[in-house]
Amino acid sequence: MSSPIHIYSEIGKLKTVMLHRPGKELENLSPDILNRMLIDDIPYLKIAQEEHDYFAQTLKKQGIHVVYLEDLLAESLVKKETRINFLDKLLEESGIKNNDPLHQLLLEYLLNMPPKLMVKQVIAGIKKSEIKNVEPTLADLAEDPDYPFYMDPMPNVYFTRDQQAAIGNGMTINRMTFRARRRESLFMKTILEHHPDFKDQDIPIWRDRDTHGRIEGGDELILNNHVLAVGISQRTSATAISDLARNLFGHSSFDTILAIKIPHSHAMMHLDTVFTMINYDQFTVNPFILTKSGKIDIYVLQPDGKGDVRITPRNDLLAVLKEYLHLSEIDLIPTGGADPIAAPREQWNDGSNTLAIAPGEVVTYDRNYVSNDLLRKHGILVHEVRSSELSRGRGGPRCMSCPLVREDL
Ligand SMILES: NC(=O)NCCC[C@H](N)C(=O)O
Repeated sequence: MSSPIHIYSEIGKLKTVMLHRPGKELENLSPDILNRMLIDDIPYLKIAQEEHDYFAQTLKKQGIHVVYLEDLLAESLVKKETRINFLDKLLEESGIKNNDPLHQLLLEYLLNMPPKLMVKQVIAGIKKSEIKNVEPTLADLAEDPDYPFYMDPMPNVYFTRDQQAAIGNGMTINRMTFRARRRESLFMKTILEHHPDFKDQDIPIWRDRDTHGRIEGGDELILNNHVLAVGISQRTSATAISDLARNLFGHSSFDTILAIKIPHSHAMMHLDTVFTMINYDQFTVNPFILTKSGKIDIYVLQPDGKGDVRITPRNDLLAVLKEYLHLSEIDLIPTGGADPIAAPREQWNDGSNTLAIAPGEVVTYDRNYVSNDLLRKHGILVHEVRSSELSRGRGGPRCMSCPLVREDL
């Protein structure tokens, strides 16, 4: 069987993509936990699911094989022993230690469910009201009697771009920045170790989830089979990028990382919220991350020939892209046409967050009509998807998709 992971570009024809259809986790949001959950508003689940199905359908119509994270995970948890190990770890990471009587109660509650239901339940979270006969702890009595959950929901799982990312024939299983998302990468780790399509395929893990430093897939862009762009951002630390470079160089075809420093903010949490590749020589960019003369801090990482990494600071985005991608011209298409109002408005709703499904062919949110019109004027084929509810999670089509296989260019 050919490798289930094959990603050597950002734009090669997309063959297989992994999504998560949002579920009850979105209904387990309430205003007082929104901020901590990294979500800006509560999506209306029914419509969010319809929009997500439309997104999946749009991809399928283009011949793309859509797989669901929740299905792959359930198929990895067929053996009871694997389920127990998975749940032990997940409960532990949810703050419910092995020696806490609640651990055993929740374990039994979840083990009684068929795997698919169990997976949906752990993503949705477990409310205190669902579990009977629990002796209240001192914390329940004295500190936070009104807190509704034993296990917090994971409302960001539908952003499957971030918990893991495919690079070449391997993956990064990511150590996420905020506690609200940390548990999510246990899912792909479990799939790689136990799913029949993945477990015997020798898939390299370029960085694992327990490694020092933080990285998220929204910051990982595969510009070609030698060059990555990685955001130094709110979510990805320089330490993690150096570590990734050491693991990739000499062990893969990749020999250059353009580490691009972007503002640390919620609106621009990852590089792919401000910059994406959509054709051999075309990119979307939020114009306000660049200075008036087009500058931004970039650090070029390459092997130093002595087993370590050489770092070259640069700051001219166009010049760097031309040089490392061997192109004579580059078309940087500004989000919202660089208009002082439309650009930040559409960036906020992920107008830069395009998912390329082939060179010059992208999926975008319908609401970003200024950016979409401009993309078409630049010759890009745009498939628009509905976005009223999905966009409230603050991520767009690239964030909502984890490509597993692309055709080589
Ligand atoms: N790649 C992306 O930009 N993903 C969007 C993630 C949004 C999610 N609410 C988060 O804050 O992590």
